[in-house]
Amino acid sequence: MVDEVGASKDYARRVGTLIRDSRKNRGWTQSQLAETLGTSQSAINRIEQGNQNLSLDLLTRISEALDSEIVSLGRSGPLHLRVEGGRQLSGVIDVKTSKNAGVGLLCASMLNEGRTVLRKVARIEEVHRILEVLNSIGVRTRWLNSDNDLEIVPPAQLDLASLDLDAARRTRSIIMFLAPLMHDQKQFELPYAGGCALGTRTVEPHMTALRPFGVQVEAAAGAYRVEVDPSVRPQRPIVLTERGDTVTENALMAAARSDGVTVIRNASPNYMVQDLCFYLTELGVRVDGIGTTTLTVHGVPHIRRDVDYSPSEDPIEAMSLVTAAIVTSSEITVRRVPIEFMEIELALLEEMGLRSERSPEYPAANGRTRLIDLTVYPSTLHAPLDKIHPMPFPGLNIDNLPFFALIAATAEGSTLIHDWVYDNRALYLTELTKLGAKVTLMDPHRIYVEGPTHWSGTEVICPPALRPAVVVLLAMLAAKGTSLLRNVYVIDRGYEQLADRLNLLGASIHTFRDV
Ligand SMILES: CC(=O)N[C@H]1[C@@H](OP(=O)(O)OP(=O)(O)OC[C@H]2O[C@@H](n3ccc(=O)[nH]c3=O)[C@H](O)[C@@H]2O)O[C@H](CO)[C@@H](O)[C@@H]1O
Ligand SMILES: C=C(OP(=O)(O)O)C(=O)O
Repeated sequence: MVDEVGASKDYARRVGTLIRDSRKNRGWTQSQLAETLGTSQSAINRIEQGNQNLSLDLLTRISEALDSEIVSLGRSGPLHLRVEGGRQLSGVIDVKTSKNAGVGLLCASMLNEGRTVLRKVARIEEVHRILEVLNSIGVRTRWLNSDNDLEIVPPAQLDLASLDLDAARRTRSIIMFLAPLMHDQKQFELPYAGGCALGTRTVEPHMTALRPFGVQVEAAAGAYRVEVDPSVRPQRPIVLTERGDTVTENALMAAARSDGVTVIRNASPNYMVQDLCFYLTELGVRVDGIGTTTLTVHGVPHIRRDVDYSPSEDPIEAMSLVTAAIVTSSEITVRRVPIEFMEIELALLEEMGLRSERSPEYPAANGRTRLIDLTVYPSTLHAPLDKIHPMPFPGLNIDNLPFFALIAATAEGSTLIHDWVYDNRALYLTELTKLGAKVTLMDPHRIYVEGPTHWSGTEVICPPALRPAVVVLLAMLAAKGTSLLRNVYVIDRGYEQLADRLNLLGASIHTFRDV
């Protein structure tokens, strides 16, 4: 442990020197760099002296501001977190825009020959990977300011031969390139989708949805080989075989540029799909039935518009922050909660005994999504009477289920959690036993959690799935003593500066890296 602390300090000093040197090379003062980053001169001074823990996100932003190679340090080895747990948190925290709308909209921006500006995009690894892929094929993207507004301008002709395969393979979202690309390419290849290791996630529903648009996909060694017959268009409503989110997005993006009216049935009405529908509306594509399971899309074969869209807040991040409050018995106000997508979660939490208060609703920047501020009070929770299971929206969100394992571990009594969706995700939740929870795996899809838990700090390697990894981190906040969470790329895939933001509420989380 002492070695790790020493190594972390040494690392911070070395990075600080690199930052100072590249700032001077640019001829900037500390104040100029501070202004670009929206921080203070004294913070830059501390960073350059090696007296400040740097999050990967801040390091990336400094690298971008200085246009220097410091960012390559971000790839030099896995990043870890050291958590001093057992502290109560307090204060106010804002929910950021969602990962899933962010990546979906980045893919959708390829439908538009004009310039798209997306406001307040979450600066997370998943978004960075998609940006790398977009840049590699010639799409120009630019962060406009420290508010994370992002400009996207596609080229006249995409250069698919240069597609960044490494970046593409690290995301699941690459599957959403299928529909935008099919409009202008008769033949192309995409690598197999990656993302969280959640067991088999079939892509067959995507093929079924796109076949009526003349898309044929053949799985070849490590890649999907796609052929498009542009003369084919749907003769009847597209019926999705699964109410999946990204499959609905692919069907929408296929219909958006297909001449005529397309009806999509068994569509997911989930938050990222709604954001996509609102964006398509801005592009001049009329979509009827937004928020329902039947979408009627009035396609526009060529789109060339300069548009500005603000994706809405992330219900999964909202749930994560509410869970942070619950597990640490803290009073926290979580602002900008997209209530339509958290209603069932909150109803269940109330049933379990959670005390909370809601502000009146107000609109998100997109003018459509309804937000509230939610204050969570320390509460004594008890297990729910029935099992907890997710459903496609409107149901308890599949990505919010893992947080209920942690909440159940703080509650009195036993809770059965049934994750019918993913083959591996329930298994990863048994990692909580390392911190003192009583979690029993009944079968690959069901766990029994017995609470309350006397948490104790320890060392855990991040499970290779975003939400279970965050659940372990949040348990570490509750556990007295020092915990180490290793290899947190998977968390940075979906959360922007999570550790720094929790620290602002009083948590003690430090980032370090093996050097
Ligand atoms: C980028 C993005 O937006 N990712 C989200 C999206 O992934 P994505 O849309 O890729 O999710 P999948 O299509 O893989 O669906 C998730 C799993 O649910 C199963 N399934 C889904 C719907 C259904 O009606 N029946 C069924 O069995 C699928 O077979 C799969 O195993 O949706 C998932 C489920 O909400 C979320 O976890 C992901 O965060
Ligand atoms: C499963 C998730 O994401 P992805 O679809 O990006 O793997 C998630 O967000 O929890």
